[in-house]
This record gives sequence, C-alpha cells and structure tokens, in this order.
Amino acid sequence: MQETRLAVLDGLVDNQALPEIMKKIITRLEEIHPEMCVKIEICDEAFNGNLFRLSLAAADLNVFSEKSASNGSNSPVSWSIPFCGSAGEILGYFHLTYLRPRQPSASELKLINEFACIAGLAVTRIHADTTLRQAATVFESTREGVIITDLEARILTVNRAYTDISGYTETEVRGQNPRLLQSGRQEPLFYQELWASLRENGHWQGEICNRRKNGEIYPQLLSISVVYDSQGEPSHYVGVMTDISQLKQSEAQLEHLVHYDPLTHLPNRRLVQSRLQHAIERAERQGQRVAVLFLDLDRFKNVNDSLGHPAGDELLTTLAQRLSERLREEDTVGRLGGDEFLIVLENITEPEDAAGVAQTLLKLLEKPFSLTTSRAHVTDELLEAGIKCRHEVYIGVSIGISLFPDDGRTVTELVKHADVALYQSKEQGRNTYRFYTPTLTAAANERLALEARLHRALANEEFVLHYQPQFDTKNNALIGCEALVRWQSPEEGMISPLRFIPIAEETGQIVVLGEWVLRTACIQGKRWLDAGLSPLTIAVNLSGRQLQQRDLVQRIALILKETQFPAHYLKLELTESMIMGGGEQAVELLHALKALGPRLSIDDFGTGYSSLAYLKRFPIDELKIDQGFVRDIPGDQNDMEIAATIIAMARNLHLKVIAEGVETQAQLDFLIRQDCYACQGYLFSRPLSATEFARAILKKPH
Ligand SMILES: Nc1nc2c(ncn2[C@@H]2O[C@H](COP(=O)(O)O[C@H]3[C@@H](O)[C@H](n4cnc5c(=O)[nH]c(N)nc54)O[C@@H]3COP(=O)(O)O)[C@@H](O)[C@H]2O)c(=O)[nH]1
Repeated sequence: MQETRLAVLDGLVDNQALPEIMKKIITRLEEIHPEMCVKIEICDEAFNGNLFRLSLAAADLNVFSEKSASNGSNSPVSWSIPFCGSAGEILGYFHLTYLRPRQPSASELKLINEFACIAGLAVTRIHADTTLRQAATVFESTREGVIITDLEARILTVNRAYTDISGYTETEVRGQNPRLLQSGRQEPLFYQELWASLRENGHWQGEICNRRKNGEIYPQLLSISVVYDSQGEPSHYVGVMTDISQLKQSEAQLEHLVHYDPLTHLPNRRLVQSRLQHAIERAERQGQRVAVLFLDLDRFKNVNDSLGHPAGDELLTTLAQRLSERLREEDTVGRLGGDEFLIVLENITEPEDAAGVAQTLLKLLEKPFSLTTSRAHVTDELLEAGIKCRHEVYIGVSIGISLFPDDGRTVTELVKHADVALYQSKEQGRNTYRFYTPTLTAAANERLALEARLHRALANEEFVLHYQPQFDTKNNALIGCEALVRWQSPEEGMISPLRFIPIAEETGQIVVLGEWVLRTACIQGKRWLDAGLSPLTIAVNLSGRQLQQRDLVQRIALILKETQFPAHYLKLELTESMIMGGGEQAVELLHALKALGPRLSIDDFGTGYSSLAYLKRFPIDELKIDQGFVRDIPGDQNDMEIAATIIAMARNLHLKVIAEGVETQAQLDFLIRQDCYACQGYLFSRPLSATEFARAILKKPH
C-alpha cells in the first residue's frame, strides 16, 4: 500500500499524466489480486464540476486492465466502487470484475477503498494543477491588463497586458500603489465614490483616464473586485483594465463622419440642421431672431472644369476656413454639399444684422484664392514634368437669407426659404444677397411650372430661332450671324432663353433642344443659300451637356448630311469652361468636330480660367469676348485692359476675336482701335426672326 502511495506521489511530483498514474494503481491492485480485473472510470465532472455525467472527453481518461474482463459465464461478477474528493463529491469509479463469480471480501473492500483514496488524491491534485495552469494562462494571455494588490493597495502582481497598456513592467510596479497611473483628470470625488462602492458592493466598474509611463493619457475601462478568502474575509483587490483609446478614436471618427463634411471638416447638413433646431428653440425662449444664410458660389463649376477638381477642393477648404474664422463662436457654418454652405446666425435682433454679416462675407471673397493646378495654364512640357502651378482665382458668392420667426418657424421652412432667396440673388446678378419674401416662393413655384412646360414645349414645337448678325469691324461687312433660340409659349408669349436655358441645362433637356437648334439653323442656312442670298456663317451654341454625348460628332455629321448645309458655313460656339477641364478627351473631341468642317469659337471668353497658351492645343478659330467686358467700355479701365489683352494675345496665336454685346459707338471705336476682328450687338441689330433677318440684313447691301 505504502509502495503504491509513494509511486502515485512520485508520479504527481513528476507531473505524470493522470492515465499513467491510474495505470500504476490498477497494476498494483491486480498484482495483489490476480483474479481481479480493474477498470477506473473518472467522471468528467471532476474536471468541470458537472457531477454524475460522463462525457466523451472524460472517456479518454478511462483506464482499463489489460486482462480480459470476461469469465465465460453469465453470472454477475462486477462491482463498481466510487471514489470521492475532499468535499465528498464523486470523482470516479473502480469497476471490479472477478474471473470467477464471487463477492469482494471485507479485506478486499478495505484495500480497494484505500486505493480509491489514493486515486481520489491524484485526481484532485491533477484537477487543481490543471485549474491553476489554466488560470495562469488566462492571466498571462488575456488582452485585459490585470493587477492584483493586497488590502493596502500595494501591487503584488500584474500581467503582461498591464505592461503593454501602461508601459510599466511588473518589477517597476511591484509594491507600488496603483495610483502611479493617475492622470490627474479625475476629481477627488471620483475616487471617493470608487472606494465607497468597493466597500459596499465589493465591486466597482467605470471609465477612467490614466497616464502611461511615456506620459500619454488614455481612456480605459476599469473593473475592480474585492477577492475574499475561504473564511469570507477580503484578502486582495483585483483590477481588470481595458485600453479603450482605439474604441474612443473610432467613436470620434464615426461621430465626425456622421456629422462633419469630410472635405472641409465643417458640420454637414445633418449637424447644421440640428444646430438650427436648437437655435430656433433658444430664440423662441429668449424672444430673439435667428438668421439662415444659404450660400452658393458663383460659377464654381468653371473652376472645377478649368483648373481640375483638386483645385476646386482647395477652393472649398480655403473658403470654409475663411468663413469659420470670420463668424462668431455662437454661429454655425456648415457645408450642405457641392459649393453650397449654410450659416446659422444666433442672437439676431434686426434683419440688418444678418445683412451686415452677408456683406462681410461678400467682402471676404474679394481677396483672390491662390489654387494649385496641374492642368490649365501650364504648357505641355510642364504637364509632362508633372509640375504644378499656383493660380489666382476670384470667385463670387450669392446669398439667400431667411429669418426666424419672420419667414418660417421650422428648420425645413427656413432652409427652403433661404434657398428661394438665394435663387433670387443669383437671378439678380450674383455676388449679392437677398432676403426671402413670399413673392420669391411664387417665383420658385413658377420655375417648377416652367420646367414642366418646357417638356411639352419640345414636343409641341414651340421654339423658334432668331438670328443676330455679326460684322467685320474694319469694313462693316456682314460675316455671319448667331442663331439664338426663342420660346413662344402659348400661355406666356415669348420667354427669354435666360429663363429657360439654365433649366434645360439642369434637367438635361438642352440635349434635345440643342440638336433641334442645330438642325433648324442648318435648314435655314441651306434655304438662304438656295435662295441665292450671299453665303454667311451661322454660329450655333453647344452646351456642356451636348459635349458629353458620346456620339456628338456622328450626330452633327448626320445633321449636316441631312440638311445639306455646307459644314464650312457652320460655326460651333463652346464656352471655355466646357473644354478647359476636359483634358485629352476634349482635345480629341474638338479635333473630331473640326474634321467635320465647321469653325470653332470660344464663347464668353474671359469668364473662365483658361490660358491662351493652353488653348493652342485646341483647333480653335475664334474667341468671343464676353459681353461683360464690353458693357462698361469706355468707363471701366479694367475691362478695357482685359479686352485689349485678349485681342492682342489672340492675334499672337492667330485666332480671330469677336466682341459681343456691342451697344454703343464708343465701344465699337475702342474695339476698332484694338484691331478687334468682328463685332455683334444691339448697335448693329437685335436678334431677328429668319424672315426679318433675310429682309433687313441679308438683302441689304453692306
Ligand atoms: N445652349 C444654347 N444657349 C443659347 C441658345 N440660344 C441662346 N442661348 C443662350 O442663352 C443666353 C441668353 O441668350 P439671348 O437672350 O438670346 O441673349 C443673346 C443676345 O440676345 C444677347 N445680346 C446680343 N447683343 C447684345 C447687346 O448688345 N446687349 C445685350 N445686353 N445683349 C446682347 O447676348 C446673348 C448672346 O449670347 P452668347 O451666346 O453668349 O453670344 C445666352 O447665354 C445664350 O448663349 C441656344 O440655342 N443654345
């Protein structure tokens, strides 16, 4: 017996596996009783606390005698004797089978019980070892930092994760108080409550800001528990800490994504609307006003198209910065998307306060924006070398203003009405501001109605073309005309293209309308030729949307073929912003168009951001100086210089220049002095119907 006990103890000390130790017990027992066959079954619950249930895992531990358990008879010869742990729980069974049927004697039972005690001891020890080893593995491998202190809060041990999180090794912290991680961000009251909770509930959990060894402050989730000994007395504290700085960062990133515009980092539509809601509630309580300013950049698309999207983005971020710096702390500026911004002004007493801010904002934009561009304005060589240039851009802004409670009481109403006012401000010349009035709403509704009628107008053929002559400046000879579309609405009479072209552009109807204009102009030109009238070039406007058509060249070729109008009498007018941002594709498209035979002219020249050097890449014949630069000649020195420069530079590039919007003799005199090739404007003639044009212009000797 003593021998078996020692063998088992040796096995335990040597960390032998349980089956090996059990085998020693079986072998010994069978040596003492050769007619006995022994099997030891160990309950799975000895390892998981689930008593009286055997599991498959436990079966691996079952050890059988090598002797045969069959006695060749049908008599029952087997006994099962349980063995228990210190608390009386069953740990397993000794199954005994005699080779001949008989009952175990009292001495055998005593012996078996003694062996059972040894088996119980082995199972209990190995179970305890396993549990300890598992706990140690968990302690060391968990990603949570674990800290164990005594009741005086002196650190006894910490795990590896604690070191990873705090930067302190176990040697550095052993014997110290955990407050060595304190960041100083928590009030004394915080710690008082923590200790009170530990005393009362034996547990505390919460978020705390600590300081790592390298000084970095980080948020962590900390859970402290009191550990009780077998007598139920507190013996230790165990703290488990999780570094939640990543989580907090992700939370902050998510918050930013949900509420802020990623480009400008201004509040987005959602946040600005929520701030407006709060502003309304505050203003309601305090009897104040709130102003909503809806901002939209004038011709921002030109910047994008001409200088490229990165330059457009740079413009938006710089503008966002300027706006934020200029506004008061209590005001909010947000980006709604594209080039639209919304500003909420609080503590407004009079509408003039909002007008004052609007004026300041307009002034802010008087300073040019310096943008980086790698596209327009650089030569081929620079482009190839990937060299970027700075480019100064002036941009205007239109502002619509609505007031709480005057123009609306809800966020939706106020934003909508500011938008309506913005539209009005755009209509009235841009770079200005307008307050909302109910009549503006009527205008917005009217615009919607116009959009619907435009659809019908195309089907009902309510459009006609008018023709405005163009003259050679030197000898006053008629050189051509521009075809300008007119809408003869049965309800409204003649509607100006200034009203319907922008809507047609926005809705895409311009594609069908533009094709109709081209076909009609060609048909008319052919008719005049067939009538024997002197040949002249007819200029037709192409919109940006038309240029995006993949089969534009084929369509124009078909129209020329069908109408039999000679292509060299056709002039296509494109705006500079349409082509400047198009890169190689635009160059190819223009060459393909040019190959069909028409002349190509750049309309509204000077309003975009193109460079004449860059224009060399396009097969262009003519530049048309925008009427905005002609209007104030000779009063505006600046405009005169711009017009003169365009003419001089175009001459160097062998491009013809035509000036549009010539209304006075003084303007014409100036243009003649500058050697401008041709002119178009009310001074010569307004746009005329085809019949009038033939009668008054074509048949008149020049
Ligand atoms: N894509 C297309 N756009 C078109 C077409 N037809 C016209 N338009 C564009 O609509 C805008 C307004 O056009 P409209 O009212 O016809 O104005 C043109 C001229 O009437 C006007 N003009 C001409 N001379 C003078 C002048 O001496 N003073 C003055 N104040 N205005 C004058 O200028 C407009 C000419 O525009 P432009 O094309 O830039 O040469 C206008 O933007 C048209 O382009 C169309 O078929 N397709």
